Amino acid sequence: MTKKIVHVAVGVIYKDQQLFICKRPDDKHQGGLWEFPGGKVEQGESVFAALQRELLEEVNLTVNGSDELMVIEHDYGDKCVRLDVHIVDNFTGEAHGAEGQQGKWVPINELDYYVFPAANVEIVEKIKQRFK
Ligand SMILES: Nc1nc2c([nH]c(=O)n2[C@@H]2O[C@H](COP(=O)(O)OP(=O)(O)OP(=O)(O)O)[C@@H](O)[C@H]2O)c(=O)[nH]1
Ligand SMILES: [Mg+2]
Repeated sequence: MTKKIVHVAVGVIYKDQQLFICKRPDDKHQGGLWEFPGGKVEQGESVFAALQRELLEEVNLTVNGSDELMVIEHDYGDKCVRLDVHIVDNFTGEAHGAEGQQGKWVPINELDYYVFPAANVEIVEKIKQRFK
């Protein structure tokens, strides 16, 4: 049987050489690690619509536009994900952890101090290339 792949829209929220990251709740998959806000793409929903919905729910930002950065497929063993990663630099609102989670702006050159899920290693590398 082929494994089900969970499709996820991920937003790399960018402003002035900083990114807004959040801490995943302990009881969730990959809990306690830092993440780029986002969530599952629903049936029949576009990636951009999912990104808008998730970023409004999670960090209270209105996304006006985004740029595709990369797509990553990763098998965690307990779960397979396809991360559709977008750079979000066109948004309105003040980012904060709107679901009670910790959230903060981090300079790109300090990203290495934060532990992300394994699938994110490639994202962090690509961001460093793009914004150096
Ligand atoms: N949001 C987000 N999810 C990530 C990242 N990296 C990564 O492997 N994931 C994985 O993507 C999957 C889906 O993300 P999610 O838990 O945010 O989904 P969601 O917001 O719809 O939450 P839900 O579980 O309450 O429905 C999780 O298995 C998570 O571990 C990341 O940087 N951001
Ligand atoms: Mg989420």
